[in-house]
Order: sequence, then C-alpha cells, then structure tokens
Amino acid sequence: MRSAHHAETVRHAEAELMARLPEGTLMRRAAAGLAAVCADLLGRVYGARVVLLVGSGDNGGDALYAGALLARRGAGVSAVPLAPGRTHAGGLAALTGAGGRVADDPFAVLATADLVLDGITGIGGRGGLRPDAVPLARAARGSDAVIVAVDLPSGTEADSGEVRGEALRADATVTFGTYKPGLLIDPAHTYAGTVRLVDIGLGPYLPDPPPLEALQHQDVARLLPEPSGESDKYRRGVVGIVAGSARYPGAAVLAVAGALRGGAGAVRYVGHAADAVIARFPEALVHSGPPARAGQVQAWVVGPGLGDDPDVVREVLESRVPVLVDADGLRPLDPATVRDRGAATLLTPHAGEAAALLGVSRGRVEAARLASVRELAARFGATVLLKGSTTLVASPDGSVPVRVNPMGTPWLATAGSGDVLSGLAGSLLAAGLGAADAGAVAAYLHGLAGRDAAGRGVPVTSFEVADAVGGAWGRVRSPG
Ligand SMILES: NC(=O)C1=CN([C@@H]2O[C@H](COP(=O)(O)OP(=O)(O)OC[C@H]3O[C@@H](n4cnc5c(N)ncnc54)[C@H](OP(=O)(O)O)[C@@H]3O)[C@@H](O)[C@H]2O)[C@@H](O)CC1
Ligand SMILES: Nc1ncnc2c1ncn2[C@@H]1O[C@H](COP(=O)(O)OP(=O)(O)O)[C@@H](O)[C@H]1O
Ligand SMILES: [K+]
Repeated sequence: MRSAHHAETVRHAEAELMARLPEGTLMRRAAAGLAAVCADLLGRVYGARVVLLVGSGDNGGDALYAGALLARRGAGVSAVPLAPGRTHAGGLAALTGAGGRVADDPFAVLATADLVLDGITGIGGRGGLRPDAVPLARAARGSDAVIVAVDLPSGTEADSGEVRGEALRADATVTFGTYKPGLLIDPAHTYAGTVRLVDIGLGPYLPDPPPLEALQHQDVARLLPEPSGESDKYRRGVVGIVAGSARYPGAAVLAVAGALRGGAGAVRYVGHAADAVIARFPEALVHSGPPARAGQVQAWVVGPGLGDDPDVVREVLESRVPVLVDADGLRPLDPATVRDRGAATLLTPHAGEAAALLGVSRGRVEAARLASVRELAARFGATVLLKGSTTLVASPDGSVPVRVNPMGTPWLATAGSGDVLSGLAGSLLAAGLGAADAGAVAAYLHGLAGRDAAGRGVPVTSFEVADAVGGAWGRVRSPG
C-alpha cells in the first residue's frame, strides 16, 4: 500500500521526529536521498552541470544541500535564488563550501544544464508559481535538462492535486517521508513525472490509516475472491446487470463482459438487450424484467446504456443488496433515496456525471477531483468511484482513506470501457467485497487490463479490455 498524508500532518510528524534528533538531521537525510536519485539520473556526476532553483523555504534548503553533495562529487553546481535575502543560510554555506556557486546569469546556466533541481516550493507553497519564477521555470523546461522536483513540483497543491496557475513540469519527483496526495492525483500528478519516496524516518509519527492510499499488487491479491471447496455458483455470488436498451444494446454486452470476469458465480442480465447478450455470452442468465422478478442476486449493477428509465433505477435501489449505479442510472438519482438504503451503494460517475450530480461544471470536477469525490460520497451517503485520468474511490465515512488507482492508462478512454468497469465492480460486490474494495479492485484490474491490451501503445477496444482482465487477475495473484 502506498500512503499519502496532508502537509499539516507531515509538519506535525516532522516536528515530533526532529525533537528527538540533532538539528538538521532530517534535511540532511532528505538531501542525501535527493542527491542519490540525481546521481542515478545523471549517470556520471563528475563534470555534470546542475542548476538549483532555490525558493525562500526549506524546500530550497533541500536543493542546496543536495547540490553540495553533487558538487563534492565533481558536478558544476549553480544556485539560482528566487528570494536572495531569504535563501536557506545553512544550505547556501554548504553549497559554496563544496565548490558550488550562485549563478550570475540564471538563463545562461539553465540553457546548458544537464539537470535542474526544482526547490522553489514544497509543502509550504500556495497557488501557482509566482511571476518571477515563471520565466525561470519555462527556461528550465525549454532546456534539455532533466528536471527533478524536490518533494513536489512547484506550483502544485500538496493536499489536493490542484494546479492553480502555472507549475513546473518535472521528469521525476523525489518526495520525503510519505507521498503527498497531490503527487497521486491529477492534474498535479502529471507534473510530477516518476515519483520516488525517500524514507527519512517519519513512518512511526504518521497516522494510520492515512487520508489517501493507493493499492499495489499484493493489496489487490489479498482482496480477490477465490472459490473454495464448498463453493457453488450461487455461493460465489450472482450479479444482476440492468443495462442496455434498444438504442444501446452494446452497453449491456460490455457490462456483462466485465461481470463475467469479476469472480461472481453467475451473471444475470435483465433488460431489452437479452438477445445481444446471449448471442455473445451463452453463459449469461437472461430475463426481460422487471428486476424484482428476475431471480435472486447478491448485487445489482444498474445504468450502462439504460436510456431514460427512472422506474427501473428506483426499483433496483429498493432492493436489499449492494447496488452499483452507473451512467444513465445516475441521472435520476436522489440523495435521500440513496442515503436511506439499508445496503451499500456504489456510484461510478465520470467527471461529467459527477458535475451534473454536484451542480458544478465538468472543469471544476476535473480540477478538484479529491474534493469532488468526497463531497459526492458525503452528499449521497454512498461509496463513490470517480472515473477519469485519476480514478478515486471515496467512502461515505470521511475517516476511511480515499483510494487512488495507480493503474490507469489513457488508452482506457474509449467508448464502453466504463461499462466493462461497472460489470467488473458489480461482480466483485456480488462476490462479497465491500463497496470501496470492489471499486478499487475493479479500477485496478481494469487499468492493468487496459495497459496489457494496449501493449506498447496500440489502441484498444473495450472488449479487448474485458478479455485482458483474466490475465491482469493472474498477474496480480502471481506477479513476476
Ligand atoms: N520540516 C522538515 O523537517 C523537513 C522539511 N523538508 C522540506 O521542507 C519543505 C517545506 O519547507 P517550508 O515549510 O519552509 O516551505 P517551502 O515549501 O520551502 O516553501 C515555502 C516558502 O515559499 C514561499 N512561497 C509560497 N508559495 C509560493 C509560490 N507559489 N511561489 C513562490 N514562493 C512561494 C513562501 O514564502 P513567502 O514569500 O510567502 O513568505 C514560503 O516561505 C518540504 O516540502 C521539504 O522539501 C525536508 O527537508 C524534510 C525535513
Ligand atoms: N485519460 C484517462 N486516463 C486513464 N483512464 C481514463 C482516462 N479517461 C478515461 N479513463 C477511464 O476509462 C473509463 C471510461 O469510462 P466512461 O467515461 O464511463 O466511458 P464509457 O461511458 O464510454 O464506458 C473509466 O474507467 C475511466 O477511468
Ligand atoms: K519543489
């Protein structure tokens, strides 16, 4: 599990740890880890040209101490202080003592740099880059240098992943002690490049559970349902899919395709696309409806390609089993009806659907994904999986960590891939996973399947994603 903590929490943990250590220890640990990553990226440190963009806080201090370590190994290191009277004094002394210098002409050194360390702001930064930093950031980006962000890409918000103005796009980010939510959530995530975590000993001082976490293979493997000797198809769980319409029969087929790969013992399809479903999947049980007469299920999925059918959505929500609501099912959704349900509800909107539910613009949701998913979960008293470039899963209880899916790929932005996801997640619900686990595991497998299907960059169809879920499942269970 990868955990992320908010800036204020990190500051408290740092203060507790620092009180037990000689002064400057933490910054030296951070700088040593940072310098090691830079050396790795440079390959050859001796003779390399390194430029430090140095802000007025400790983030600049980290850059200066790391610069000093690189200078001692023979790199030519130049510092560009953004607030010259307020540069970290100890860091500057260390740099000059190691043979580094303050640049006379920042743009000249940036033009020929091999590596630029972005130490403008870390967890103390607010808002986008200030105007004096913008031309330097652009010059760095316009050079051939590798850009390494210290703790966070400057201009991004540590706690939310929002970018309120201009930010410096890094090739790699070296973060300290714990991930910051912004490093895992778009749009800030895309500015971070490859993220490396340096352990500075904060672990015991950070709260567990964290506010945000990202599952890894072994976490997903532990959650995957597995049949036992006692299993039969009913005990494994039956998932009911209420999807598709005369106009959109394909959505039903894709949702069933996802559901067949999600671990339930049987998939019961209910709706107007039964012929299309059975033609493709003879193993599906089909029924023309209504859902209450279709037979028992342990979870329902309602919505993909359904068209306008508020009665069927209401009927499904009246059931006593977990319900996943997606796509067209989200449109008629009333918060009170969802809040009053006795069983779990999992809503799976994309940004446009989330925006409609919240009464804000799509752009607002995309700019503030974490706040949006939390707000929806609180308003509906439901688990919410917000799809998109970063998929987030929030629980109605705000003290449960929000899950961020690290496995997405933009190749999944293809018509119908959301239908596959909803079937997959519904199947996991029927197999007995809780709503947050079902959502997070489905997003993970779906992302991995999308990556596998796309290989080294081949457009994929949603069917191919569904077909690749089995392989993803196997790899999660037995990596390597
Ligand atoms: N504490 C520890 O033990 C450890 C801390 N560590 C490191 O310290 C970092 C946190 O340091 P920090 O608290 O000094 O804040 P930091 O991110 O350097 O920047 C704040 C300064 O920037 C300014 N500023 C604000 N917004 C701005 C903007 N948009 N554009 C430009 N400038 C802006 C603002 O100044 P202002 O001008 O507003 O007075 C403020 O003074 C952390 O991320 C990690 O790298 C590690 O060494 C591990 C041990
Ligand atoms: N840029 C992106 N990066 C990663 N995943 C994406 C991106 N855009 C879309 N996706 C994923 O693709 C799927 C699209 O779902 P959705 O928007 O419901 O499409 P549809 O309605 O066509 O099925 C979701 O799982 C979403 O997270
Ligand atoms: K930075």
